[in-house]
Amino acid sequence: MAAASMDHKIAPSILSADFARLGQEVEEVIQSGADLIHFDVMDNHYVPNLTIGPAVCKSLYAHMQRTGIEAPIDVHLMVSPVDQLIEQFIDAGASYITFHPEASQHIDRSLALIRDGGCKAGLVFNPATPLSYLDYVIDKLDMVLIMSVNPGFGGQSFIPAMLDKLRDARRIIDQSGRAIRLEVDGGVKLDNVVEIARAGADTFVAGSAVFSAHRSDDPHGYDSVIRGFRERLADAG
Ligand SMILES: O=C(CO)[C@H](O)[C@H](O)COP(=O)(O)O
Ligand SMILES: [Fe+2]
Repeated sequence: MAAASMDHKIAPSILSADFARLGQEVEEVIQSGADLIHFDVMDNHYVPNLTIGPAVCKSLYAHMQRTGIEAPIDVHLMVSPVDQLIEQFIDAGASYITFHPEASQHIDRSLALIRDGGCKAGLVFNPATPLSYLDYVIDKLDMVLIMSVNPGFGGQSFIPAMLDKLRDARRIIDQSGRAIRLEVDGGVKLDNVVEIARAGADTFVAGSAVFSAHRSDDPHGYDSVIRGFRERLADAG
């Protein structure tokens, strides 16, 4: 089933960007038509990798303000515990903050912290995490993020069983009657985005698929790949 909204959004994951020129990378992907900046935070504890934190988010947000780049920063927390970092990312300019329910001792409280801080809140589901975590908090969500790889690294392959999980999540969201985005993260490429959209996703994180374009010979790398996503998503309906 296609997403009811048809309002597809593309969220390049800066995990695969060139961190030495992060501001420029973000500028280029947004100018090329991306909608959100997906910001992966890993702590070498909840996941076996270490990336970037609130200080980088704050600098990036300030750079975006200065240079007139308008795009929400979509912070994906792969950290445990979560609450202290939630507060820091609210202060650092995040628009969306999502976290893994297993990483929070008090899921409802963590969601309230995000929303009270003026950000949009989301829960992230690892491939084997049940959607039943949605049962009593769906009215507090702006986003559901389905991981289609195990979290921790970019460049992994999409796990096909996540298509059924996306269909289940789409059904739950539609039944809730709320405007909740259904984001998918991991292994999203030009050649699988149509079936992923048809399974119900409306927000597509793409790291290696987008940022590998700057290492290719194509001088319009980001334009080409983001246009490619848009064309395929238009076909998906
Ligand atoms: O959260 C993540 C990994 O934990 C990343 O957002 C994700 O892997 C994106 O990278 P790619 O599109 O290359 O799979
Ligand atoms: Fe992510």
